[in-house]
Amino acid sequence: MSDNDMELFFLSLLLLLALFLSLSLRFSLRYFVCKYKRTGGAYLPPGSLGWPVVGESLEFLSTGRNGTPEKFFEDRMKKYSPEVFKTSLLGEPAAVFCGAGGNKFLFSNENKLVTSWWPRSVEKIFPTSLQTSTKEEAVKMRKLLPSFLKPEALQKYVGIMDIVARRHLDASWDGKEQVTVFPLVKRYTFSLACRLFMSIEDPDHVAKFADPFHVLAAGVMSLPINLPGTPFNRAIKAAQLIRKELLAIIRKRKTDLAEKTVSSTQDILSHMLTTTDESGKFMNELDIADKILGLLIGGHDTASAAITFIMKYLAELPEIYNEVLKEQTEIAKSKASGELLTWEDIQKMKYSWNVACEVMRLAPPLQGTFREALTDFTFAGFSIPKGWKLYWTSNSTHRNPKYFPEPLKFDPSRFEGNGPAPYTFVPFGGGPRMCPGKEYARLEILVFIYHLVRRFKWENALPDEKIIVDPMPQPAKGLPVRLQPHKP
Ligand code: HEM
Repeated sequence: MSDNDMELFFLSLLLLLALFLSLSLRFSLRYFVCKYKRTGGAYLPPGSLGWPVVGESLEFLSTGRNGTPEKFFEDRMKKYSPEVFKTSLLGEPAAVFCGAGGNKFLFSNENKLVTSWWPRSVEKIFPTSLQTSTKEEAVKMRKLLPSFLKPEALQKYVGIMDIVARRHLDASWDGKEQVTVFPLVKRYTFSLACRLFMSIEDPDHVAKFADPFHVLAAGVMSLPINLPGTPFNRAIKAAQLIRKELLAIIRKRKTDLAEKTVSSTQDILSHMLTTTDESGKFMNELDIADKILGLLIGGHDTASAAITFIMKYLAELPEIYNEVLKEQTEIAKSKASGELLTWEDIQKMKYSWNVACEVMRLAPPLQGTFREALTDFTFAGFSIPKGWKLYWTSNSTHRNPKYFPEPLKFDPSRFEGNGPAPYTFVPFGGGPRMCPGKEYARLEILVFIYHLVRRFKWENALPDEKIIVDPMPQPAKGLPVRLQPHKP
């Protein structure tokens, strides 16, 4: 090694040491403040902030990757407090609100004591979109969404969903002995979203979008390390690619609208382009591209995770499968051959929806989301400082025997009558920020089940397949199943 090399080596070492010390000092100061700060005579919630910089993110992510995301929360609820504990996740000190009381508190104090917050990884990937982090943005988005996603608007989409589901099953499932469920179902929900959000039907065009979406989904909740090859870095690049493609579609649609070759109500894209806010301003193209991007992400990965786990449980529980089949066969019998499903048919699918809910209780597609404290306040006797990140999670209630006796037992009857106690079953969140796509998701799931169970029974090809939650739950090998078509 030459002298110059040696000098460079020691200089780099010194720099690294300085960087480590400054990060540790910063973290230690924050740790000290977080541990001992008191507001209004109350102590901060009990808990641990974990390691410098990474906090407890690695435990949080690894319990998910081992398929047991609830363990991270259950362990800490037992050790510290069943109501709230502090931790440090994805680079931020955070308080995790637990139980029905914690959910109720966060959901009913939106824009009073708390507001929505997304990790830096999400903010970087979606500069203005789905997270709708400011009050104004949220209002803007929410004004547009209901007109597209409200039950009256959705009624006219049931027939389209039916056609898309049939075509998908004809093309990718019929005649196959074995299929891998998760990627196929993603294709169904994604094609449906492309059709209903942007009227895109051409399979090649849909496929052009699909690949970067998988990369994007994989990096959304990763550590925000923007270095070549990291999931975060790949997700940023994928989002840029999709945004470029969306901008091209938006510009083409603007021309079509101006030439009156398409209707202003045919899908959400036309709706966004022709709707103004209270001050009469149209949304700009980039904003629309990011909004559509957010909808496509929110609208297809979650529902495909739900359908995949419905198929997993139905394969394992033949008596539940038989009940679902019975309900769907009754509905089919009341219709002429080939007649499309209607809104009224969907309302009859009560048992099937209870099954879907029980699946989402045990395998919630989204584990929870963050809020930020707008001001100092106390919860359950503990002090929460302004600016702290707050996390609610379905993992603190969905498998809690206090709310769901024998929590591991698959029992769709939990959803009969009034169903679970308020704020205990929260796969779609709650309060003003509750998922606006809940009804859309219910339709796309039920339409798919209707066609699926009437065509096939199936068995899991890998009965002990590992489950990974990263950030959505998914079977490690995508759930290969052997199809057994019903006899005609
Ligand atoms: C089974 C399927 C789905 C599940 C489990 C689900 C779950 C959730 C959850 C937990 C949230 C966060 C709520 C909160 O922070 O309190 C959310 C937000 C959101 N979801 Fe869904 N979702 C699903 C399907 C959909 C669909 C189909 C769409 C679009 C058509 C959609 C669009 C959105 C949007 C735009 C937001 C952000 C709302 C905001 O920031 O105010 N979701 N979803």
